[in-house]
Amino acid sequence: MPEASRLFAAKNTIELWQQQGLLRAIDAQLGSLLQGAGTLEPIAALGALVSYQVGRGHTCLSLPQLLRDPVKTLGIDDSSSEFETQFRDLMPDLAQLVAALNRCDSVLCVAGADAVDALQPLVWDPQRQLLYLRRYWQYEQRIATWLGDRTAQLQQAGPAEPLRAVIAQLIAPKNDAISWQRLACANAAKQHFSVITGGPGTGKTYTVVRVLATLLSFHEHLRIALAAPTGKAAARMEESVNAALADTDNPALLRVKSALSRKASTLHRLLGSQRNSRYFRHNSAMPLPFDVVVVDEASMIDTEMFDALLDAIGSHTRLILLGDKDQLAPVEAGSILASLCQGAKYRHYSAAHRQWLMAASGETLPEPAASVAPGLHDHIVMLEGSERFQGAIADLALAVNACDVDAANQALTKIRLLPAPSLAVVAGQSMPALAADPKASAFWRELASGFASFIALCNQGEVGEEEAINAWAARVLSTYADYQLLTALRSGPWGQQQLNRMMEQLLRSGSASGSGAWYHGRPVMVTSNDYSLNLNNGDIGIVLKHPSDQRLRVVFPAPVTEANPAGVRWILPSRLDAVETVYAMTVHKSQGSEFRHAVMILPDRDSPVLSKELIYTGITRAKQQLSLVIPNTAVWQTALTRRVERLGGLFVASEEQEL
Ligand SMILES: Nc1ncnc2c1ncn2[C@@H]1O[C@H](COP(=O)(O)OP(=O)(O)OP(=O)(O)O)[C@@H](O)[C@H]1O
Repeated sequence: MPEASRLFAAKNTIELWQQQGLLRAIDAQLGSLLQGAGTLEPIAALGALVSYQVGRGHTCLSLPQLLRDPVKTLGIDDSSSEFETQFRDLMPDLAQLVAALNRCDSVLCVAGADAVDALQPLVWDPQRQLLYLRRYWQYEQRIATWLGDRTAQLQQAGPAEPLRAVIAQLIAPKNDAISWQRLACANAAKQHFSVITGGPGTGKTYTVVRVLATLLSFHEHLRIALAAPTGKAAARMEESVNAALADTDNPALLRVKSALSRKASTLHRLLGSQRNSRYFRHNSAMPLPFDVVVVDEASMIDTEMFDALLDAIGSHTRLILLGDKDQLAPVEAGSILASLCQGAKYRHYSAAHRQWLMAASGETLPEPAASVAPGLHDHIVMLEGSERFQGAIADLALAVNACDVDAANQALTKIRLLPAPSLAVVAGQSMPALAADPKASAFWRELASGFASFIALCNQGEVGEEEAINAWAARVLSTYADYQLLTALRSGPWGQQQLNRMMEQLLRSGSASGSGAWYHGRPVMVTSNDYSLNLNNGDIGIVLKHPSDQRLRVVFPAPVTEANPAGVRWILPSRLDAVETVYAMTVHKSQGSEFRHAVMILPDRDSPVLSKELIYTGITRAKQQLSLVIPNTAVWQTALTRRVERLGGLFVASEEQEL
């Protein structure tokens, strides 16, 4: 086909890709809209593909990468080889595409942070050869501008010496090692934007509480907000902060205790979400009324939410992010924490900042191999050395994080591995099949046995006053959190749905009461936000026969107050539209939670979602005990070497950071 007419060929490719199940309806719709507005088919198809990539977590599409290897870039199943042919038939070469993008009315070509108010649906960044949906390009521009402003402010910090005395009272030095906690404390006290990253138990909460104590030594009064991306993560943040301040007689920490007048909230609630709108009540026109905003579990913040958060942080407010950069990226597009922290392990700070940090913390930082310019890396401190995890779980987490298959296999020898039965046995879906096969029966019963104390407590019930009933319900909720099955996938024989079905068949018979979907002892997870009931996606409740009238109600955790010392609330099942049974949950859903004993179950076949981030997140949900079900060791090994890579235009690591 002559090159010029190639641009006009393959009129129905977008529909074809939708029919083939590659594009989602929303991607194809954008492509069709672009085409309807007179956009050339290849550009309209690129629009559909950028939208598709956003659905996969990327904020943009690299054109050279796409043209070099479309199948890999789009993560398409190798078996559908037709796609590559269709793609190559449709797309001209890079130079022609770039020329067409430059001429297209639906595409804004930008060289930098100009034209944030653009109206074109697509944005082309010719320098980095990235194509964006306008919305995501605008988010990234605003985020980069906000962070750039904060980095410029870094130079204006006050003297270090007064801080040094305060920090020395709050965090003990480490024997023969650098106290990264002291450095993180100095860093966050110095500036208006900081990040404290580290694995589970490395002391992020311990440190941030001391950052607040340090700030309160210099400011008589501080308005402080604590928040996290989900309700569960906010509840856990609240618990950890309370634990970090419990039983203290340190006057600086006592000041923090009295300054924390608000409960930790979700980011949505903090920013003021509005019904049927993606915009929040707090924004640059009405910034959050706080001096310090601390956000935990920052690995779950996507690009859109980060933009909304920064927009609501006024120039006098300090923002401190806490999180584990190695955890799974958020469900929506972007991987803010991982991108912010990409050079964090090198601890390369610019010369003046390094000197200041050493003076304020009393610690000695290693000399960098080359001089480093001031930048985002000056805002970030990575903690290390878990204060909670020791032994096998810590060794395994470390090996998985490093994608070190040998070390991970070595650490596995110290972890409890549940023998996985054959697939045929696992796929059996009914109790008769289960009863007929002793091997299957043993496997499922072993998994179900972890719920024994929970079921026993549910069935024990409680007679008496409301206070005693509520205290029992609170014990049921906390006992539930002792044991959790985690799956990598949602469907399939080793997926969450199958496991829930099997657990339900086994455990429901043990507490036979109630009918239909609702029954005594059923753990449920809320699957979408319900503002009228004040329930968030991911909240977990337990269906119980209320001892006062034997009616089924669902008990959820609630803030502990004088009027509600047990911290529970009861909701009628009929008021809950979106819930699912949750003996097992996906690792994605488990982010922000921890369980005394976690059992992670991998599938027997490879899937693109199996990555070292997923495995790391799953195993670090276990507080004390971890069990693993690995039906196929090849799947385990492949997953360990697969990293989640998300393309975005923000904070691309500079060469010198990687030194
Ligand atoms: N410097 C320290 N000295 C004594 N105890 C510490 C120190 N740092 C942390 N700890 C203790 O280690 C435990 C874990 O700390 P913390 O909860 O702050 O970790 P985290 O990084 O916030 O964990 P997670 O990621 O699970 O939220 C806590 O019991 C805390 O009191």
